[in-house]
Amino acid sequence: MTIPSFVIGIAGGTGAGKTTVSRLVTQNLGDDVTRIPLDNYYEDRSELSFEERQEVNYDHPSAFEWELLRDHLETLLEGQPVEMPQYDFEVHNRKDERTTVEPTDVIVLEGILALHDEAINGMMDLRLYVETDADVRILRRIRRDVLERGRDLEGVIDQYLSTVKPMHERFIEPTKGHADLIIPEGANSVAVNLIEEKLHAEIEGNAMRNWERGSLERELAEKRSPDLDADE
Ligand SMILES: Nc1ncnc2c1ncn2[C@@H]1O[C@H](COP(=O)(O)OP(=O)(O)O)[C@@H](O)[C@H]1O
Ligand SMILES: O=c1ccn([C@@H]2O[C@H](COP(=O)(O)O)[C@@H](O)[C@H]2O)c(=O)[nH]1
Repeated sequence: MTIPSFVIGIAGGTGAGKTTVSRLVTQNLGDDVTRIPLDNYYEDRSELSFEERQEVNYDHPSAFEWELLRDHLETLLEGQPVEMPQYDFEVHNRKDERTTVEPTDVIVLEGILALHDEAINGMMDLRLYVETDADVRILRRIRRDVLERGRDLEGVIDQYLSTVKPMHERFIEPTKGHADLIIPEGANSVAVNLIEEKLHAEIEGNAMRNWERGSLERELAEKRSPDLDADE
């Protein structure tokens, strides 16, 4: 059983480069790391029509199911697997299927409000905030939302001005105050290499701890077995 030893949070505005940073710092770490996109914990909106879902404010903290996320992180930290929801941006709703996530040495939580919740911040060992200028972020978002999330230009602009920008200023930007490190301009290679090295060292250290725990458990079992034999 793997008990995760290192939880890292990566927050920042839309288009800042959170997903890119999280992908780059974990891509060489194989199965020892689990990436949890906060987006998967958007509330289920199946009771609403597509038109109603288009009107939801997805940048307000109330858009997320925090209780479920806390519960899943706690379960993983106890060494147990969870059934993580999946999200479909094109229809603004959760998918029907879930993915089984096994506990791994390192857990990376990534999303606009990854540093918002006090209890979740308390579970993290390293809190990062990716900071990128607003003009760069909106340009990236237009391109991504049109090409990958089924939106049109007018829709992206309306949503940006009505909710994305004001919520960024009110809720997301202030979480920078909870960060241990601020990464400028997203995926800068110096920051990415340093974080990757740190995660690598954590994984090696945790493998050793898990091995020691395993051999201690084997030793105790061996000491107990003569008594068990005697009882039979
Ligand atoms: N440093 C960068 N330079 C150029 N493009 C980038 C950079 N970082 C991210 N992007 C691009 O910007 C878009 C948004 O990046 P992403 O990592 O998804 O941001 P976020 O997860 O913060 O919304 C993606 O299309 C990505 O390829
Ligand atoms: O149904 C939805 C859910 C979210 N959004 C927008 O997505 C971004 C968060 O994703 P990033 O990858 O960090 O950009 C958020 O700003 C929401 O506005 C959405 O449009 N529809």
